[in-house]
Amino acid sequence: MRPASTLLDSFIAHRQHGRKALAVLLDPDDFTEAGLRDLLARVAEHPVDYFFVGGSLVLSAHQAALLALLKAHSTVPVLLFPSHSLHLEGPADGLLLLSLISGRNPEFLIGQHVVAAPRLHASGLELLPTGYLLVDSGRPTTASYMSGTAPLPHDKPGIAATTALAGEQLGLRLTYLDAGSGALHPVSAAMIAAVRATVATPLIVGGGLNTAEKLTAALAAGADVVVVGNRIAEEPAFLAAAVAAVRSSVAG
Ligand SMILES: CC(C)=CCC/C(C)=C/CC/C(C)=C/CC/C(C)=C/COP(=O)(O)OP(=O)(O)O
Ligand SMILES: O=P(O)(O)OC[C@@H](O)CO
Ligand SMILES: [Mg+2]
Repeated sequence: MRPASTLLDSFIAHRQHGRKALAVLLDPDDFTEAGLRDLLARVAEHPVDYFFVGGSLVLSAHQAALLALLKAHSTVPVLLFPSHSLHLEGPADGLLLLSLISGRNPEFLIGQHVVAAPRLHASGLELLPTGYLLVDSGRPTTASYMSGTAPLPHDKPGIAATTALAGEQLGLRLTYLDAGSGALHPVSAAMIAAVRATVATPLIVGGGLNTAEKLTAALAAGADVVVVGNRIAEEPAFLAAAVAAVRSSVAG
């Protein structure tokens, strides 16, 4: 039976009520267990809305241990953010089922999904079908290199909006605009606004959002959920500023 309230419902509520949200991306390659315990203590003081867990490569072997730690010490919903069907180990609450619709590589449009489908079906994870758009950010990112796809041009909001619309028409429930980990330039306000004006899905934006000002600008342009990875991994104290920026942003 479908639960009364799902993770997807929580994303839709952000969109509908203008309640902006912060997701912290935990790349298993960037966190030790001690580092994660430190971050969890900070999150207790400065609550966040979601943890996304994943990386483009995942060289370390402790993803499952980090997830167990998260589930043991926090009630923040945990979503797997897999770059490959190899990276599905839990425990978690849900999974961003990405289809890389900015690219034309069938492996990341449907191939990985076919391989993963039986395991995902058996996992009990809530699956959130997500139109995933990589956007050019001034330098090649691991995600575009590893997926063998060209990112969307930074200065073409119309292509992003049309791509997101096609994803929505195909039934994808979330839209994720990602400039990629460590992007030099985040997704532009013009592109966020164009996508926001075109699709009704909740809109997640990430990549290179490493200052409070950039977070505020992405939210003001229409992001419902902003994602911070590197800056918090490098400087956990930034969490407080990120949470403050998101909590002080209201829907325009
Ligand atoms: C169906 C399943 C199981 C997976 C879908 C796989 C797809 C379509 C992935 C999209 C392409 C891709 C490579 C996405 C990367 C997503 C991700 C985990 C980004 C976070 O990692 P970063 O922090 O950007 O990367 P680094 O490893 O460079 O730090
Ligand atoms: O690490 P950063 O640059 O914050 O990017 C986060 C995320 O959106 C990348 O997938
Ligand atoms: Mg990373």
